[in-house]
Amino acid sequence: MEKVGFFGAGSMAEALLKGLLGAGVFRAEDIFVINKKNDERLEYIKKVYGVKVTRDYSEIARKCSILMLLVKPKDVAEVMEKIKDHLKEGHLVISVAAGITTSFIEGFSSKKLKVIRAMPNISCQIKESATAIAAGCHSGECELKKASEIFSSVGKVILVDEKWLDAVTALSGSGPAYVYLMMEALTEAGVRAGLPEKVSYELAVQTVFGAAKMVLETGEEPVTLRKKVTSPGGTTMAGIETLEKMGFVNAIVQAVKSAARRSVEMRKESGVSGNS
Ligand SMILES: NC(=O)C1=CN([C@@H]2O[C@H](COP(=O)(O)OP(=O)(O)OC[C@H]3O[C@@H](n4cnc5c(N)ncnc54)[C@H](OP(=O)(O)O)[C@@H]3O)[C@@H](O)[C@H]2O)C=CC1
Ligand SMILES: O=C(O)[C@@H]1CCC=N1
Repeated sequence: MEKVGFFGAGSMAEALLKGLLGAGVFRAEDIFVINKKNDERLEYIKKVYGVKVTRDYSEIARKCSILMLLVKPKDVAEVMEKIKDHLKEGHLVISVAAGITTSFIEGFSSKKLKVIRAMPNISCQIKESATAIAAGCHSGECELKKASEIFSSVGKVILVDEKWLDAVTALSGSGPAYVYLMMEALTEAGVRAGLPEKVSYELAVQTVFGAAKMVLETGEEPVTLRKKVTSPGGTTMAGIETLEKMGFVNAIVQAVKSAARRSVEMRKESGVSGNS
C-alpha cells in the first residue's frame, strides 16, 4: 500500500484523516503527519488516529509517495523549501491550499513534479465533501485517478480546469460556512419569533438537512422544489418576498465574489505570480 505524508495537522488534516481512515483508503500506519510547532496537537493526532508523527521533513519525503499540502497558503513555500531536495518525479504532491497554483508548487523542483490542486471542504470529515480537482502540467490521467480515489472516499469529486479553482474555493470550499450562517440566522429568527432556542435550533438544522436531501434524492431542482413549498398567497411567499426585497440572492453572489477575490489576494500574498 502507498504511504501518504500530511504536511499540516489542522482542521483540514483532521477532517481528511477521519474520512480516509473511515473509508479504509490508507492504513493508519501508512500515514505520516508533520506540523510546525504545536506538539500537543501532533500528540493528539497520533493518539486519536494511530498515525505516525514526525518533525523530519525528509523522512516523509523519503517514505511517502503521496505528499499532501494541508497548510495555510502562506506556509506552502516554507514546506516546499524544506522538501524540495528530496522530491522525485515519482512523487505526487496534492495541495488543498486556497489560491496556490500548481505551477507555483512545480517551480520548487527542477524535476517534472506531478502536482494536483484540490479544493475539498470541511464535510470530508463525514464523507460528504464537494471536492474539485485540477491537474498540474506534469500530471495526467494516472495522477487525477489517484487524487480522485482519495477524495472520492470523502465525498463527491469533480474534475475542473485549474482556472476555475478560485471560484470553486469561494463556492464549495467556503460554502459550508455560508450554510452554517444560514442555520444560525434561522435559529436566531425562530428565537425572535418566540421559540425556545433549543427548539428553534433543532428545527433549523433539520430543515437545512432535509432540504438538501430532497434535492439529492428526488432529483428535482431547487427552483422546482421551492415553487412546491410556496403556496400562492401563503406564508412562504411572504417570507421569500422579504428575502428578495432584502437582496438575499445578491448577498450570496457578492459573498462568493468576495471569497474568490480573497483567493486571488492570498495567492499574491503567498508570493505566487500569475493567474489561477
Ligand atoms: N478549513 C477548511 O474548511 C478548508 C481549508 N482548506 C485549505 O486547507 C489548508 C489548511 O487549512 P486548515 O486546516 O483550516 O488550517 P489550520 O490552521 O487548521 O492548520 C494548518 C496546519 O499547518 C501547519 N503548518 C504551518 N506551517 C507548517 C510548516 N512549515 N510545516 C508543517 N506544518 C505547518 C500548522 O502547524 P502548527 O499548528 O504547528 O503551526 C497546522 O497544523 C489551507 O491552505 C486552506 O486554504 C481547503 C478547503 C477547506
Ligand atoms: O477560509 C479559507 O481560506 C479556507 C479555504 C476554503 C475554506 N476555508
